[in-house]
Amino acid sequence: MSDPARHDSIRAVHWRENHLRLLDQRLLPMQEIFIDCRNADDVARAIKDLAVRGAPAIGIAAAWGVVLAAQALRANSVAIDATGLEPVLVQLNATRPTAVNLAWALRRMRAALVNSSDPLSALTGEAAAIQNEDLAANRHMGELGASLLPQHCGVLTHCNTGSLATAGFGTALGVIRAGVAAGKITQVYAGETRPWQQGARLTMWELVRDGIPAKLIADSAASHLMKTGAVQWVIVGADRIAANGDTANKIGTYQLAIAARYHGIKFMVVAPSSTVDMDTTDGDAIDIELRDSTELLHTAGQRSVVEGGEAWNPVFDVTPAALIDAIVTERGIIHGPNNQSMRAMFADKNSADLETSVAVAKGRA
Ligand SMILES: CSC[C@H]1O[C@H](OP(=O)(O)O)[C@H](O)[C@@H]1O
Repeated sequence: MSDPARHDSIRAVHWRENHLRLLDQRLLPMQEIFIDCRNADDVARAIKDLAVRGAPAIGIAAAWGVVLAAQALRANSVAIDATGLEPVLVQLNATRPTAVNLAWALRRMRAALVNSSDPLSALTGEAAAIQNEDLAANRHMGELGASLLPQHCGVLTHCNTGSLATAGFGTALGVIRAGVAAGKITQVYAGETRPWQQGARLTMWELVRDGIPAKLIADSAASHLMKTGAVQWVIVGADRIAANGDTANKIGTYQLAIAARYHGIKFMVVAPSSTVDMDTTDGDAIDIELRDSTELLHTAGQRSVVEGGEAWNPVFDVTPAALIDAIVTERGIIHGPNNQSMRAMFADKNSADLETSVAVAKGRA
């Protein structure tokens, strides 16, 4: 067995005192280029354009975007308060609708302002705490999730849930790192994850860098792979887990869950508690991001569909709780998620500040 922390070298989000350095995930794996965000507009653009992506990572980036906005207020001798920062909170929250980690992080940043004698320090400390807590949660979830795996198992994962999508180590990919280190996982299969290719471009890059045996499969090969008996667990991340355990994740997750249940394969969702949204009753209430159809009509930057051809490009779907065998968060494992088991573990998680939630939600209006 090896130390899972050994597989923990990649960091996509770097705070640099007066700017935020991001590994530009649009260019991986062929180019490892960083972009520097020097204001909240730069951060908002990076999130919207997927230079940084992944539910926890966009929450962390947005938190540092608020710090950059506060630094700008300080430089212009403007008071750093909720009123001054509200436009930035709304702007950052409007960048992507599905991952609740974004609104959760912005709510925490606004709450950090309350009764603070040094708001800039409070905001900087809160953003750092959000990032550090995520890394610790991922390492703990890695161990929890790996404890569910049998010896010598094959696993299938979807999209990218690794160090690139988080503060480091990863959620579902963190369980895979820990499972490999524990000698339990003998083969990883990664779905390419069309149209943005997070699996092909990002997950394969992370796994190969870590020396973890991984095979890329076409999204359409998943059911056929399951039929061969090579996979015992499907392990995925999440962007929003509703109060009844319904889970929004990258498009294609729902059909993996259906196929897994048909083939008697276990289905695990791995996400920090910042992804749990007890204010959303069930999966039907989750806002599914529709992205530009050009992402589907083009391949590697070249149009691959006849002119005049149109596309529908939802980039998330919802897996019903009934198809999920285990939800792993840093608080523990929920076997067979439902309203009752979710409430037992997350009763405290609701909009801490309704006014903030309304204000931050306005960003989607
Ligand atoms: C731990 S990342 C969670 C989630 O985010 C990804 O979406 P995107 O690449 O569009 O930001 C994907 O759904 C991952 O499972």
